[in-house]
Amino acid sequence: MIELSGLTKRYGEKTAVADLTFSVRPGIVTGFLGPNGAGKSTTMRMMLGLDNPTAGDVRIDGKHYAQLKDPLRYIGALLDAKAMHGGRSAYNHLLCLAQSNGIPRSRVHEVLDTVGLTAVARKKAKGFSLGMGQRLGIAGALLGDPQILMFDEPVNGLDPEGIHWIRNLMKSLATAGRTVFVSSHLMSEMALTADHLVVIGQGRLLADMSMPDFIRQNSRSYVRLRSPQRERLLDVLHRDGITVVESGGTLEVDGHPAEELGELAARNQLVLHELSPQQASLEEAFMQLTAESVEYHAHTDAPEQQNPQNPQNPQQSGWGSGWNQANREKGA
Ligand SMILES: Nc1ncnc2c1ncn2[C@@H]1O[C@H](COP(=O)(O)OP(=O)(O)OP(=O)(O)O)[C@@H](O)[C@H]1O
Repeated sequence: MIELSGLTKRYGEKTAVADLTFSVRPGIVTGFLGPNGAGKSTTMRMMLGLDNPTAGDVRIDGKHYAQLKDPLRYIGALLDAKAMHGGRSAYNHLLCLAQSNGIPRSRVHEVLDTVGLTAVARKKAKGFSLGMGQRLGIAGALLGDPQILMFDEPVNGLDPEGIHWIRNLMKSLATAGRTVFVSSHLMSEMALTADHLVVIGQGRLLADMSMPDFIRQNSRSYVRLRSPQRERLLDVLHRDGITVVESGGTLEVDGHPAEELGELAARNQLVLHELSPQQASLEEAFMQLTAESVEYHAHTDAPEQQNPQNPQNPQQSGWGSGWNQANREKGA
């Protein structure tokens, strides 16, 4: 368990992290999201005692990081895959970490095997690709067989096979009862991996809730209807006081379940060609929540994105497909 209480970090005038209070619980994967510059890395660095908070504190299983004896046995972290001595071999890099934390040499072989680097264990880390560096960083995090694991952008530079591997690794660590805290910019990846989300913007806590609750609270859900008897269907819906948004050839209804709308159509002997609940993707929910707190905006001449929250201006492209796909894969 990681507990943050009023955690704050200021750099001169700049407040990078502002009064963050939340807990990261064992047995689930907790995703850490925020736009660029939101304060994710600063928060993670303070969790690991690499930066001192201006105010507040972080406890790892009730203790400050500095109080942990052999910290790698409590908490393993991948923060920056390049943070290693490039002239050392992968094996020697891990051996140094192991020796400074009272971890047996045999464990080095085990973690090299786990991350798939046994064949290049004697090669110098400076010759490693970004993906290999990530794997070596993950090996370092796993070395002490800790109960708490923290990964900052772990899929950076990994190929699809590597992404699949790290996703399953994080899930299996959580299933085994460990605390897993992971940041990522890839929303689709987060949707497939995380059970719980902590979202920050400009250093402040914006959300701390389960993934389905996050999607529900921050995005629009509606039912899409298509009928060859469109005008009659509109009449029937209006007669029942149901508000309808007309969008191209389809009708969209908020706040009424698909079952109710299907039964209403059946009672009125109306043919439906489509009756489909739509739910926003994690990415859309995230954009919605953090729109106010994005620090760095790109300037573009492209037309503005349509607002998914505004029923007069519904967004069509792939709505819900990512999230629903994610849910299906999660359940699989
Ligand atoms: N050493 C520092 N001195 C001054 N400002 C800093 C320092 N480190 C971070 N900041 C500022 O604090 C804010 C938070 O930075 P941080 O790197 O924690 O954000 P982040 O969410 O990890 O961003 P990204 O997703 O881009 O990695 C940024 O505005 C950054 O410029």
